[in-house]
Formats: sequence, structure tokens, C-alpha cells
Amino acid sequence: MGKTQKKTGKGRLDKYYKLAKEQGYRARSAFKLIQLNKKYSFLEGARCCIDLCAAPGGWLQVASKYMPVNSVIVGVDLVPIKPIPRVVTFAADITTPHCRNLIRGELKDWKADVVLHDGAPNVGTAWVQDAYSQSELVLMSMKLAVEFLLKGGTFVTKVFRSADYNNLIWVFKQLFGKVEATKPPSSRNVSAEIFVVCRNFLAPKHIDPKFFDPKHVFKDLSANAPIEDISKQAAAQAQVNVFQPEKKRRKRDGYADGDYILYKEAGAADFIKGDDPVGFLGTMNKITFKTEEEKKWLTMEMTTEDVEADCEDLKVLGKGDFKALMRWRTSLREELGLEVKTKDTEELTETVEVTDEAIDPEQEIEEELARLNAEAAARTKRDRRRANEAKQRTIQRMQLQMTAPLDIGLEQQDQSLRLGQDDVFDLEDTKRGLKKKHALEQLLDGEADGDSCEDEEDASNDDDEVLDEEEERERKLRTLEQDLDGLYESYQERMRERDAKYRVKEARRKDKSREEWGGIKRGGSDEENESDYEEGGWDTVQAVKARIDESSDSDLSDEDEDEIPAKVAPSSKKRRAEEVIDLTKGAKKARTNATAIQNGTMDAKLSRSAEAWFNQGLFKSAGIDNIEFNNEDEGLDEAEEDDIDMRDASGSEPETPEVRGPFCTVYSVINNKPQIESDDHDDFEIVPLAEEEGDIDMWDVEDEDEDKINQEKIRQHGLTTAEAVSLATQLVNREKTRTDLINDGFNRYSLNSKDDLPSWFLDDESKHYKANIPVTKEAIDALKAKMRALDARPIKKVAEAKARKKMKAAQKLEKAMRKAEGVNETSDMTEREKAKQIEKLMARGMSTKKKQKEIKVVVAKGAHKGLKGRPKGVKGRYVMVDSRMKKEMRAQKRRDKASKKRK
Ligand SMILES: C[S@@+](CC[C@H](N)C(=O)[O-])C[C@H]1O[C@@H](n2cnc3c(N)ncnc32)[C@H](O)[C@@H]1O
Repeated sequence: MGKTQKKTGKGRLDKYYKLAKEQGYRARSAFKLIQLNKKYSFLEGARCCIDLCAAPGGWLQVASKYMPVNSVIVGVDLVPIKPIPRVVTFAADITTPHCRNLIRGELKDWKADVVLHDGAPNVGTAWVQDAYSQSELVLMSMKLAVEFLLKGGTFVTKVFRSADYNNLIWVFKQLFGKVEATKPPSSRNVSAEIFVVCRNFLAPKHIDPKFFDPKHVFKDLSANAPIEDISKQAAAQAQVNVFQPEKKRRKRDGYADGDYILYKEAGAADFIKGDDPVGFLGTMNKITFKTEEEKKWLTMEMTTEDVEADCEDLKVLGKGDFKALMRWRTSLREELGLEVKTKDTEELTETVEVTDEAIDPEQEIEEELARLNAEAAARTKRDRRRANEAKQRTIQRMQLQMTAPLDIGLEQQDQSLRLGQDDVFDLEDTKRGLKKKHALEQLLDGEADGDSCEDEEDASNDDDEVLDEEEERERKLRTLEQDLDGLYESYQERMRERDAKYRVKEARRKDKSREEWGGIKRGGSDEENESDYEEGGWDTVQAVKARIDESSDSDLSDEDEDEIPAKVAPSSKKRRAEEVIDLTKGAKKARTNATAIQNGTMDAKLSRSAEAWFNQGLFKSAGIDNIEFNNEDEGLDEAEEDDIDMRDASGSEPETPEVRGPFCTVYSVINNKPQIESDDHDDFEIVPLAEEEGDIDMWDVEDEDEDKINQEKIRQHGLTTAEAVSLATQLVNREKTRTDLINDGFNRYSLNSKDDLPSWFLDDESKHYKANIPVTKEAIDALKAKMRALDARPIKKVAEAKARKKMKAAQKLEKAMRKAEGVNETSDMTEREKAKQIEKLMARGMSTKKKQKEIKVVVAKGAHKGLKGRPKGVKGRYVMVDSRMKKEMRAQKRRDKASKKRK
């Protein structure tokens, strides 16, 4: 019972239902159109679309989303549709001329590029009748479509697979160039619906009206096969229904013709005494107890309340209920003497086909041997793989100093026990257990119908299954993960398509993630191999692990250890030299900006030691381009400052460009990249890499030059996060040393295995699973001050306008001065006149007042009366006024003048 209800109840609330809710579509059917459009792309280029049978409006929402902005969308349905932006809707029956007129009125002489039809008549009558009216509705919608469709247009319709299906397709093919039937993934499998996409409307001049006449297009249902044939067909169908009640709704191949009545009742006697109880249960809705004999059966012991309830409505029964009814029938028949017990058992077991062919015993032994061999091989393979995995894990832990050699034994013990490493709660195992138990119960019950036979087979195969269960589980997990990955990708894709904000966020996140821990950094690399050396600690460890495996579990040989640094060393120098140049620039900036807080607000907050640091000559001496920082935590070595110039005159690189300074370290820490250093000298300790690049998992580093980019960013904007500022301050104040920071870089967040983890999970982790770098109050205050300073700055346009004004004033002044010089040099003027003239010129040059252009007032009288356009003889700007206005203006001027004088 339960199963059937699920399909109609919560079972219907599938992922598309949830997606529709999530994305604001009114109906899950919206996804059908989305998927159809994805396949055939008919909406993107359409300028006019008619949706027939559009309520509640899911398809209209999709059309409005995917069609160009100015397109016309019209929706019609029997029931009114809630308004949708830029969609016109009507409530009308699509089979009526009224509906046609409404659409015509809306479209005027426009033609539609797409006509959609997802109509479904109101169900309730027999299915065959429903199918018929559905097909009829399709025909009607096609009639409307061809009337409004543009040549080359598309008609999308829903049809049900019934006897009329082929006829409909034939008609479509007469009118459209391409006709394809498809079932989008969002259409439930249990539904017989299919979508036909008819493209390239041929727009023939004359269309035979018979194409739209259901009588001609479809078969006459009344002229069907005789009733006995129909009932036989129904009975055959019913067999399937009884043993697989959950499948009884599958009607994709169409229903038996002529089976008009949906609700059927029959007496219990027909069931008990009839020859075909299974067919009976499949076709009937109810078993009645009307006759005296039947009523007597009701009082019998075997007719339990459950049986009675089951008889009430056969359509809602599950497999178990049908079995119960069959058992009831058998026992009643025994009671009535219609059947003897042995025969009954026979009957029940007759569905079990035992194909007991004579098997050669030798062949049997060989087969058994082969099976056992295969079993043993599989087991050995599995054990070996597990042992390898455990070994790799141990080595990795040892490398990270997480495991003492003593632990190894413990782990191996765990491995041998295996139990401890399995999931405590494994659904699959539980299921299998239940399955076995069920099979056992069935055997004890002695049930022997088709299904129990299946179960028995299952039980007998269980031993074999145990062998493959591990693989099976892994396979399932893989499939599940792939599915999830796929879904996640499509989710991201959708988000990207829909949401510009999301794209920006993603881009920002990627930017940010670049600043996060990128693994153990190598000192440098060859140009061409640079990207390989960008890899992180985990990959490096992985690579080492791979090598260890290759050299059959032995530690790295001395040879290997020597070999790799030798390979890397020359390029590392070059790389470091490049960093020096970048860093020195960073340091120069830092000098002026004090720990890269460019506005200097941080200065006040810095401790004395920090001040001392920034007061060093290094920061004060202007024009220093190349500064070498000492690699020691103690700060700059005076002696080494003399060796500041890293490049000789020819620009060639220095031999030993050993440069690491606090800013470099801060930068590394901001990037969360610990750099492994040896204690005794300044060079990096190179963590050996595997030779085979293919073995190395790449980090998600998108830009090979990310270090440079980040350094550039810091140079331009300073340290922008509170974490970075805190670390920089701590470093400068000697509260932390580089070694501390490097050690901090190895945290529980940085070296997790990323093996086989799905991308959606990694994405999520990269957002949230990271170390919390402590921030100080001072750092936050400094950043706030920086932001305040930024806020206080005028906006670009204002600044530009001011600058323009300033420039113009300067130009004016310059011009005045030039003129004044000219006046000064003239000989035909007295000194007094010259001085006066120069004073005048300079006053004009200094004045910021704009000379207002004169506007001529023209009175609209005489020749100018009623004149349109420029009056004759008037040049420049003018304004037409009537004489009154002119007088008033003159009076105003007089008054102004008088009041000025009085002042
Ligand atoms: C499956 S729904 C359509 C869902 C719609 N495509 C959506 O996405 O929201 C079928 C619709 O067909 C409508 N319908 C059935 N017969 C109709 C007719 N003769 N004229 C207009 N609409 C009809 C029903 O009212 C029902 O709303």
C-alpha cells in the first residue's frame, strides 16, 4: 500500500519539484521546456511566442526568461494565469474561435516564431477517453499553431503514447520540415507523455482541413476489437500489475483499446472460483460480497479484517497485499474442497522454473575451481591494495611527524581487524542483512510466487556477492560522486548564467584563494618548468610518496636527495633574484608608508621597535632601487647593506642572491606559504619532487605568476587584510620570527588529502576550512583609518574638474604674464601707462570670474512680431521678449543700479 501512496504523495516531490520551488517557477513542468529548449534552442531567437494551455505559467516564465527582452509572449488557458512580467495572458478554451480571436486581437498581423502546447485535459474519465481528448487537444493546438506560426517556426506539443500517436506524428510531418519526439529528463518515467518538437513550419498555401479533423486523423475507438479480446488483453496486463503493482502506471506503450470503464467491481465468488485470480486482481477495483455464499465467507476465520479491507480497493494494494489475497483464496478453496493441499502448493510453486539440465560433474568441478580461483585472486588484489594504502598513509604521517614508528604496528593491527576502519553505520550492509533475513523468512514461509523465486536466487547468490560487495560499493560511491559533481557543475553553471554577482564573488574568491596556502614553495625554477614548481606541500609529499612506492618501500636514496636540489638550484637563484627586485620595491614603498599602510596612520600605533625599524637608513635613503634584506630574523645586517646592489652594471644576476626579509616573509605568510629553511644557512631546503610530473596532483593555481601578481598587488594597495597587517606588525616588532610563521603555516588545514574529493566539496572547503589567523586591534584600527582616508578623498570626477579649473587658471595667468611682458617691452608707452596696462592685464589674468556672454534681447513687435526663428540682423545669443517684458527688465536694471549706488 505504502509504495503506491508514495508515488502519488511525497514521492512526487522530486528534485525538479524542489528545483522549481528554489528557482521560483510556478510548476515543475518549467524544466521540461528548459530542457527542450536546451536541446533545440527555439526560444533564444524567438520574438513572438504563444503558449497554449499555459496555466499556472511555468512555461511562460521560462519563455520570458529565455526569449529576447522585447519579445511578445501570449499565454492562454482555461483558468486565469497570475500576471507574469511582459507576458499577456487570456482565459479561454483553445478549441474555440473566441480564443483564436483573442490571440489575433493581441498579435494583430504579427506571426509567432514559437507555439507551445502543454495541454492536458481534465482527467477523470476512462484513460482511453482521456487520451483521445488529449490527442484532440493536440490537434486543436496544431490548428491554432499553423494559423499563427511564421514560416520556419517551431511548434512544441505534448502527446501521449496511445493508438493515435503515430497518426499525429504523420500529420505533423505533413506540415513541418523536422519532427522529433523526445522525453526530457524532467518528465517522469511513469508518465506516458512525450514531447514532439516540430521545426521548420512549411507554411503551405493550402492545408487540408482533414488534418485538423479528429475523425479523420484518429482511429474510431468504438470500432474496436470484440469485448473478449479486450478483456484478455486487460487480463494479460493485469498479471504484470499484480506482481509488480508499483509498475502499473507505466502506460508508455498505450493502453488496451476498448477498455472504457475505469471502475470495475466483481463478486468474491468470481475471484475464488475463477481460473484467473491474478488477472482478476489486476483488472478489478473492488471485490464485493453480495450473495449469501459470499457473505458466509466473510464470517470465516481466514477472512481477516485485513483481507476485507484489501477487497475494498484493489487499486491501492501493494505486492504483499496481493499475496495475502492469493493466500486467502487458496485457503478458502481448500476449505471449500475446490483444491487439495498438495495441488495448491504445486500451483503456488509452478511459477518457479527450475532448469535442471544434466550437468557434467567434471565440468561442475572445473567451474567451481575457476570460481574459487577468481575469488582468491580478487581477495589477494584487494588485500594488497589495502596494505598499500595503509603503507602510504603511514609514510605520509611519518613525514609530517604525525606518527611514531610504534603506531605503525597498531595501524596494521587495525587493518587486519578491518572492523574498526569500516563505517559504523553502513546502509548497504544493513540492507544486505535485511535482504538475507527476508529471503530466509520467505523460505520458511514456503512462499513460492515469482518474486520469492527471485529472492531465493538472490540468497543463493549472496556468497558470490560478498566477494564483489566491496567493489560494488566503491562503484556506487563513484557513481554517486560523479552524479553529485555533475549536479554541482550544472548548479554553478546556472548560477553563473543567472547571477552577475555570483560571477564577481567567484572571481573574488579565486583571487583570494590565491592568497591562501599554496604549499611548500620552491626556491625557484626553470622558466619552462615554473608551473610545476608552483605546487604545494601536499603534492610534493604525494610525489615523494610515489617515489617511495616506486623504489619498493625503501626510503629516499641519497642519490635521489642529491639529484633534485641539483636540478633546481640554478633556477632557484634566478627566481630569488627576481623576488629581490620586487621586494626591494616593496621595501621602498614600505619606507614611505610604514608597513605598507600607505596613509601612514599606522605609524602612530607602531611600537618603538617598529619605528626604529622604519627609521633605518635603508628606508630613508632616497633613490635606492635594489636593497638586499638579510635573511636572518634579526633584521638587516649593516654589513650586508653595503652589498645592496644586486645587479652589476650589465644587469647580470648576482652569484648568491640570498634575499629574504620580513616583507617577503609577511608576503609568504599572507599567502600562507611556509618556506622550509635549513637552520644553518639561508638557502631553502628543497623538498624533493617526484620526477614524473604526471604523478603530481596540481593545486588549483590558475596563474603561474601569482607570486608576482600578489607582490604587485601589495605594492599597489598595501596590505589590505587585518591578518596581513597583524602579521607584518608582529614580524616587524619581533613578536614573531619567520620560523614561527613558517611553523604556523603547517596547520591542520594545510595538508589534508584532496584525493578523490569531489570538486563541490573542495570548493566548499576552500571557502570555510582554513586557519584563523589572529588579528590585532591595532591592525583593524589602521585599516579603518586607511579606509576613512580613502573615503575622505573626493570622487574622481570632482578631482578632475578641480584640476581642470586649476590648469585653466594657470594658463590664463601665464597668458596674462606673456602679454604683460609684451607691454613692458614696448617703447611707445610711458612707464606709468605700462604699469597701468600691466596691472589691468594681471588683474584679468588672476580673476576667476567667467566673462558672461551677452544675450541680446529682441522685442517681438513690428517686423519681429510673430517671427519664428532668428530675427534679421541679430548675431550671437538672443532672446525674444514682448515689449512689456523689455520694459520690466530695464526697470529692474535701473533699480539694481540705484540700490548699488546707495550702498
Ligand atoms: C499541464 S498544465 C500546463 C502547465 C503549463 N505548461 C505550465 O508550465 O505551467 C495543462 C493545462 O492545460 C489546460 N487546458 C486543458 N484543456 C484546455 C483547453 N481546452 N483550453 C485551454 N487550456 C486547457 C489546463 O487548464 C491546465 O492548466
